[in-house]
Amino acid sequence: MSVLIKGGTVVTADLSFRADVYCEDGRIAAIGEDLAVPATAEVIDAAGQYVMPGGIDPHTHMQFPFMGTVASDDFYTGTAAALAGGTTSIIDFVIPKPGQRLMEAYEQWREWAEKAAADYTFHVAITWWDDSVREDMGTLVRDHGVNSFKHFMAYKNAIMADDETLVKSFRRSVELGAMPTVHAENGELVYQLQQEMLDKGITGPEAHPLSRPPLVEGEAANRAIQVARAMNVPIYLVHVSCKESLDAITRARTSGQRVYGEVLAGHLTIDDSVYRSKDFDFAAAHVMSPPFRPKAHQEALWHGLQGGNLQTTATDHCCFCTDQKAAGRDDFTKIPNGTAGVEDRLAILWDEGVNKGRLTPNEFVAVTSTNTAKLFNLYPRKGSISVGADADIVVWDPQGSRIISAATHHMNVDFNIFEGRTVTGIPSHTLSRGRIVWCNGELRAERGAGRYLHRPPFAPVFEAMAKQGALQEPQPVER
Ligand SMILES: NC(=O)NCCC(=O)O
Ligand SMILES: [Zn+2]
Ligand SMILES: [Zn+2]
Repeated sequence: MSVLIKGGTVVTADLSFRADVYCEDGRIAAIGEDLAVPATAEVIDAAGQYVMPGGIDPHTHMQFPFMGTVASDDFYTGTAAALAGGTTSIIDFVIPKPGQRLMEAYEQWREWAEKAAADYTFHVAITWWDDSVREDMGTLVRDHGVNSFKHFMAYKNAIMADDETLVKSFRRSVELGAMPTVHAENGELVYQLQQEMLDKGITGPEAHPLSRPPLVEGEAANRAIQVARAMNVPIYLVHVSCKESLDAITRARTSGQRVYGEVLAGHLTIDDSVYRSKDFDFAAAHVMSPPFRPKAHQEALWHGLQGGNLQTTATDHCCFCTDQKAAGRDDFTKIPNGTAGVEDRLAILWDEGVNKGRLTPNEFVAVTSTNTAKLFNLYPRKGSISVGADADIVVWDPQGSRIISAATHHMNVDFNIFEGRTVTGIPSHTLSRGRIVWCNGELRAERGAGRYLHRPPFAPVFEAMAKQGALQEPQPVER
């Protein structure tokens, strides 16, 4: 199978240039003009379009067993929908139950993911601690190409990591050269504020944001950053949703600390008015954590992205249908947390970002693909248009448009948080390792075609931090 993408403008995180791209055996084989290619090559006319690295979503939860139910997109339907939207790789999460061996959970998620239609890999969550966790972290890095470990600081009495677990896991991450990542919300504060809401008789979805205000996230973000500083380890904060946590990141980065932040397409474009809808199903459909915030936070998040204090965009794709969300009809704390977005991220970010002048096309590529590839050591195999890279490519039609709707989307969920938005700028073609899987509205996703991606530790950052650490090594006073 070989494909020639002809007449387009290649857009990478660094530059844009007119060139044809020839793909063969799943890789990019040649980039240039007047390429000599076999007559059998399939040709995509990309005139007037951009040829960009396929999107990488660093934050999804396909078929995640969570809050008494299971997310409705599985690894096939969710990755197929991703391909329809121009995202060609996902980083999902292995989330062991407290007390469950990490390796057992990892094997379970690997089995679930075998049906994926696009390439995938995993962050592994540290939801408890003992010597076996420490041992399994080593096995995962050494033998299974895991280079990032997730810590939920929220979800008390479930998967919450307390400070002791954070410190021990961050210290182990340094030894292994793995990136710690955090969901930064103070789980104790959330729990107490949830009880307060219920005691006041406020049981609807409107209580969700009231029980996890921005300060709850800002405190945890700052605490995680300080623990990382004390442990001399880089840190990546997922779904940064508010100014308070962005400010903590900005302060740390200004002091030279290696702190990285992710922002969701939803948090950039949706505000907390959704929770005050009188329609329970509509309000409950938007229950995710951290919650959507007052509008003022959106501009701060866009500034964070534009200013380089937020590096990646994601979706936290974790979808539950209306009947699943109804579990919390009488008690908002029982509404499964999560929303969908894996199919819409690129179009939303292009329409709100590039079309409104917040992002250049090159910056769009950086924040939807290349930065994630670099942070989690998938680059340049992923996140680049370069000879030898996987032929994960999206041919982007900047003039094309569509109306986002649950009625037409490919995600396996009956609600869309971007419902009714008209977006201009859509993928005309998506290639996954050289196979045309999305072609002018026709989805050709193949169950099981996705491959697990091994990610070695990102040595340069850890070597540099080890040198810094050595220079600051405390010394005993000889008396
Ligand atoms: N985000 C959310 O509400 N659900 C998925 C789990 C998580 O990322 O916290
Ligand atoms: Zn989270
Ligand atoms: Zn998540």
